[in-house]
Amino acid sequence: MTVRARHDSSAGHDPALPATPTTPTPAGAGTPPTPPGPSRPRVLAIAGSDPSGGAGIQADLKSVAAAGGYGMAALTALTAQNTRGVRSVHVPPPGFLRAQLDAVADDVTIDAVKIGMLASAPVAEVVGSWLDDLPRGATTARPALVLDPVMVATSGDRLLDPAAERAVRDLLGRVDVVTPNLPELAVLAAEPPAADWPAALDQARRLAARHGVLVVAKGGHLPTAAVGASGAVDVGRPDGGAPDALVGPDGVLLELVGRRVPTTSTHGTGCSLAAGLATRFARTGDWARALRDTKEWLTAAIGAGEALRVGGGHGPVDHLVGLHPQTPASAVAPPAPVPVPDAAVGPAADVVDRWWQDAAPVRAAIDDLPFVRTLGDGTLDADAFREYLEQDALYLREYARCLARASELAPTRAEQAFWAGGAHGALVTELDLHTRWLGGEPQDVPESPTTRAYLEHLREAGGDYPTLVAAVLPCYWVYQDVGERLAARGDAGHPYAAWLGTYADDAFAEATRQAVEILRRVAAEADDATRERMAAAFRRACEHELAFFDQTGAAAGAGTAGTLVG
Ligand SMILES: Nc1ncnc2c1ncn2[C@@H]1O[C@H](COP(=O)(O)OP(=O)(O)O)[C@@H](O)[C@H]1O
Ligand SMILES: Cc1ncc(COP(=O)(O)O)c(N)n1
Repeated sequence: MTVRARHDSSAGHDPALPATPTTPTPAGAGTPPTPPGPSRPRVLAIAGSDPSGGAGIQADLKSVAAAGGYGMAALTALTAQNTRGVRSVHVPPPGFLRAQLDAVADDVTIDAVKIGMLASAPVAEVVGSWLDDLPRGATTARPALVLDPVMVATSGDRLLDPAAERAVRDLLGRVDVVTPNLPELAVLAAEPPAADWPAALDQARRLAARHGVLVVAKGGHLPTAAVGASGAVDVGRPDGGAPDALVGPDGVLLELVGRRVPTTSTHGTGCSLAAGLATRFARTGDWARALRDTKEWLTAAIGAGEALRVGGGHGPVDHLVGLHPQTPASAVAPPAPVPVPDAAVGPAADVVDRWWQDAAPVRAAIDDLPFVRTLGDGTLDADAFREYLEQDALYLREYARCLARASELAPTRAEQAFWAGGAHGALVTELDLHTRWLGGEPQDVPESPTTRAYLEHLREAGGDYPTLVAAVLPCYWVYQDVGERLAARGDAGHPYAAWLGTYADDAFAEATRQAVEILRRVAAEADDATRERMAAAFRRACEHELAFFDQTGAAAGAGTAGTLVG
């Protein structure tokens, strides 16, 4: 269906927190960037090269792309490294870095800058003076600036000359946000390393106050016992959590519990977080929201890292997680061992991929609908658009009940919470449709026969959990699939640009990924008869998606979907 503003997912999200606050830009950083920014921010990474592709500039570019930005890169240093360690580092003359930076800035409007490995004091100084020279003034928004103060690689190798630590500290007053891991936080604060998470938050606050900067404190390096001892994270979690926090001069602005993924695929996580944060901030103008969304994406990317099968040390994360959901696990070479019940291994595990592939003609037909084509090219009739939104609001209200029913039937607490979050997200989105797009309270619009038929299908499926999960899934999956292509069309000047921008929602992409994972688990554990019922419910719901997109005046005369749903 239509935009899902916030299907909350449990990963990286503290349900105890209030709604995302709009965080201020710190005082020490000059003219604040004008929020909200462009839908495809132009983001410059100033960092070192990692030829194995997991960290440095390579990670930054993938991370920027995954967050929907246009990535650019100025190289500070070349490393010879892989997932096991850094073999050597070559630092080109700092003047050449300045030439790269000037070449970009002279031509391109830069919406955000992410600074990573600086290697030496002269390199850090060049970056500092270039930042000082950036135009700023009442009419010139300067880019958002994020500094990842890279000092030591995940492998333990030094990436910053110790004599350069001071030069990196000198940059703190010039940027908006700094993202140190715990050892880096201690070096920047010129204090001993924090023993636990509360001490780290205190140290981050002192650093923020001293330099007028926002600090993202990262708990990736916390030993599990120290996490548990803090009381600030969910000590009941078997995984111990991977907390991060956004800290300002007056204290913690946002704390994210985070799920700790049991993996060695953490090469480049710091680079990826900072680049994703800069990109998402450039789009939304909200640091807290940008951090929350980046963390959700990164947790998923870390979880998918091992399946890439890159290297024998600390492997990379999968920055493009979710972009190729159709790729069967079996196509990525022998499947990596994963802790799932036996039933999920073998043909049963692939069954969901087959359902998705079987729905390919329906998905192609959706792309080809007059409504979707004209929405994409901007020629969609405004009345047809409104008609669609009205039906969508009616649909979402009832869809929320179906998700609540799935929550009621769910066999585990995690799945119960996931569907309850989905029900909440659907209602929030329904409200948003009225307040933002339909101009106020719901009018007395009747449910169309198409909407009614789809909802009846979902209600009928609500007799048992597996069938219901299969029936509600296409609303996530098909919408996410179509939405991704539509979001890419929404450049400035497009009459529906604001609407198309709503499709680029990382939180919804992550919720879809989790919903598909649940479907896989349920299908893998189902007996043959149940699995057949699931397949039929899934197929039918895909057809209803097609009919739903095709029901407005935009489709007049086209007569496509009605033939599929009877
Ligand atoms: N095993 C893990 N599971 C989930 N998130 C992790 C894990 N390891 C690191 N992270 C996250 O990756 C990001 C980078 O963390 P960290 O390892 O502390 O920094 P760095 O990569 O700069 O050393 C943080 O958001 C952190 O919470
Ligand atoms: C060129 C370069 N830059 C940064 C890192 C740090 O990586 P991590 O994000 O794992 O700390 C790295 N290993 N190489």
